Amino acid sequence: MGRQPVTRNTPAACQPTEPLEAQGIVNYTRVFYNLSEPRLYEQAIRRREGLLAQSGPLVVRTGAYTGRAPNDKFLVREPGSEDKIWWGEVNRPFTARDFDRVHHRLLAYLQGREIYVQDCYAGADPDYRVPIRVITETAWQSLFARNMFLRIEDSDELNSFRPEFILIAAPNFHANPEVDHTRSEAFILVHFGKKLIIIGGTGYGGEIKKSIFTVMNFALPQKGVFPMHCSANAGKNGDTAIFFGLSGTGKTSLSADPERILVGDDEHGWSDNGIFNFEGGCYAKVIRLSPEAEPQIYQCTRRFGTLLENVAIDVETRRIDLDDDSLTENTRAAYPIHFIDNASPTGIAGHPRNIIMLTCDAFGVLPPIARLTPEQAMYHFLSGYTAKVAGTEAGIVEPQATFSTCFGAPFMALPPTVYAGLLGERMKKHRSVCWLINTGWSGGGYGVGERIRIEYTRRMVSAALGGELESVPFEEEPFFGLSVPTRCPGVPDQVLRPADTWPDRDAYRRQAEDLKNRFRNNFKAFESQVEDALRRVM
Ligand SMILES: Nc1ncnc2c1ncn2[C@@H]1O[C@H](COP(=O)(O)OP(=O)(O)O)[C@@H](O)[C@H]1O
Ligand SMILES: C=C(OP(=O)(O)O)C(=O)O
Ligand SMILES: [Mn+2]
Repeated sequence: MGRQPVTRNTPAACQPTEPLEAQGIVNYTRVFYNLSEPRLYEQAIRRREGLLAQSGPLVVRTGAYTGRAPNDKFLVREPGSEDKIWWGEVNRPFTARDFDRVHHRLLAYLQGREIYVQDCYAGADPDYRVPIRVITETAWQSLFARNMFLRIEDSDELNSFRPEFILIAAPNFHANPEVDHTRSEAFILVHFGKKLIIIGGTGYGGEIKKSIFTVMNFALPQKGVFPMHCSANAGKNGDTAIFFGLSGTGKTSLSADPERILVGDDEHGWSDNGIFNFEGGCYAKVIRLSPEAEPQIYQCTRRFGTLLENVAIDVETRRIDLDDDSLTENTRAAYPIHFIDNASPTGIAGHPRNIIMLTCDAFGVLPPIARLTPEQAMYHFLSGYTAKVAGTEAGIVEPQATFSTCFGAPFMALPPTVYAGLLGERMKKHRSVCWLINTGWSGGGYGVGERIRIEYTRRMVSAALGGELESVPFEEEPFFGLSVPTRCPGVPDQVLRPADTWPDRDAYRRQAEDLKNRFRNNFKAFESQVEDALRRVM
């Protein structure tokens, strides 16, 4: 007789210690608790949620929404949090009554269904971590949560797990704006008092991770921790660098560096102990990913365990095509951070020696690297500038300036000055050096010039972090008062001075003045709240 297949049950990991009924989830057909990747694959394939690609990833479609829907996100106005929240255009209120209605309709919808649960943590520092339970209608979103948050491998720890924040996501449950008072069929509703997030009508994985980020941004400043929309890595001798930046500016790409230890690609906290990742995974853009320019991320797209969102796949050969943008430009890979071979096993690192602020300036104006004074750093942090390009449609050449305070307004639950205050204080205390790095266009801007080559940006980052720029003369650029190195090893001198890359210098000057005015207009909102030194920056 041949060898018997060995099957082992780990019953401890199959039933949540805290029953789902505690979350009002009742009459379900089955609950799948903390399933491993192979079992989630089996479930997703059985339920026809996705396809197994030739090289191992699971490929899914997120539905009508392939990116975040910031206008469909609301915070519940309730006594426990309302006087702390930064209400306005970003954080729009939802009544507690309306929340309860949508919540109950969602719980009713989930009856008779299979439910997937992942119990995990947000926050790598045990002093500040938040136990979260992610309850999903689909197996693939359970894989998303398992890949993105901090896993619990230890069965005793799982057995004693008590969730603090609950997130329920049901992409196929659509709101009805007339009854539910949502803006559309999609909704992301955050209730700080109930410690509950409900998401429906959209399957985009980014909503799950960014709403947990919102929770951290609300809770941590109240514990003296600075939550940041940034990636982070550390040198071999422990020097830490953080990279702030809005979507598409290069946080994920530039933090993956074979010479440095990856701490995290998107969300961190800065406490008195140093920095820590909020997550346990990465969520990389993979459109037209180049194996030469981004080898570490590229290899993650060919691996068992990786979840690919909206990537094109040939149903016959099961080959994926990273160049295909027919579903969206925003194709994504979600994978656990240990898929990057030099990732930190703890997600914890020291106080940042360098702070990099990334911007993707499509106007072709800002220098590719500049050293910032502490006041300039605060100014750029409060401004949160980047430019969006109008997608890939032919004929659209006009980029759009975006100012998103703290480099992440959609996720900042408290007033921006709270975060800016924490940055200023920590930057001063730890004497961090700040840099502005433009990963956008040169040579005349979007539609005329080309995007700064990623190998140049990497070289500039490593020159800044490695101290190579300390011996180089700097000159002041006339429009924004930025201090720009005149040389950077491995980068042509001309690249460092954007004006020199433009075919027409007058056109550069006009564009620079225009951008400067946009900065000034945007900063008016902060002028009454900041010190004189900041008001004089520009
Ligand atoms: N010079 C550059 N620096 C950084 N990224 C670049 C550069 N040129 C092109 N890119 C591309 O821009 C995108 C940056 O996205 P990503 O790193 O995911 O940003 P974020 O994590 O900040 O949202 C990637 O697709 C990357 O390949
Ligand atoms: C997940 C997101 O973050 P980023 O693009 O910064 O990686 C997002 O904006 O949807
Ligand atoms: Mn990213």
